[in-house]
Amino acid sequence: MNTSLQVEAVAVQYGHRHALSDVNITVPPGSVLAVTGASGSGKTTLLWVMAGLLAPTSGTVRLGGKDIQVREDAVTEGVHLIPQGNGLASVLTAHENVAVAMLAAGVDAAEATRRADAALDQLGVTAQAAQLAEELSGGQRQRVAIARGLALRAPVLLADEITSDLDVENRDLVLDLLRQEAKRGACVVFATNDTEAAATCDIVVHLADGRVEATPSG
Ligand SMILES: Nc1ncnc2c1ncn2[C@@H]1O[C@H](COP(=O)(O)OP(=O)(O)OP(=O)(O)O)[C@@H](O)[C@H]1O
Repeated sequence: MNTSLQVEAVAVQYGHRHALSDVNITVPPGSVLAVTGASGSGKTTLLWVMAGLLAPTSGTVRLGGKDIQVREDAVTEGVHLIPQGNGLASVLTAHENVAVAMLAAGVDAAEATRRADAALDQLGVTAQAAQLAEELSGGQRQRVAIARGLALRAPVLLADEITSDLDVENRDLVLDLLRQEAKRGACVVFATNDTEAAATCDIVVHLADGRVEATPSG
């Protein structure tokens, strides 16, 4: 059974700059939490800490009582980050980008192919499956990265500004797919500058200069 992702008293300092200060957030399984805030408010930093990619200066991230301290912990616990800027390998095809992530997670090849096909179809990029990632438009790349995140069926899905290059129709599709991930039991965190998109989420956390300004709505 999935458990809550808990961020407890997390602070991050880059040199003298406080990027996050005393951040406390709980993401229950089955819910989508939006992290909003202006550019530079700390959204990406928070998601990187949640993903074990950045060690907090103080505080902890826990999943089901287990500490997420380094990336290996996050991988073991099934925490997946769809990064800002998509993180695709440019010399792999769209399909390979999705399938390889599953192979690395131990999914067998036939199942990885089946799930990659299904996820690319959900995002409307089946026609681009055999194209190299570097040949795709920004919005297509973003949708392939989202397909990769969905196909993994991770217990925790972190999505960093993943609708920034999408038109409204695709943005709404992606919001619906994030909701479906939560219905499957995942803890979903969605960082966004788009307040309209954030308002559709179960919980909204607003960051201002690295501090949580407002919590649960809806
Ligand atoms: N590697 C780093 N070294 C030093 N400062 C950093 C580093 N990464 C981020 N920062 C600073 O930390 C603060 C928070 O950055 P962060 O990227 O988390 O913000 P954000 O809310 O995700 O912004 P955006 O919406 O523009 O992506 C900013 O002031 C940024 O300049």
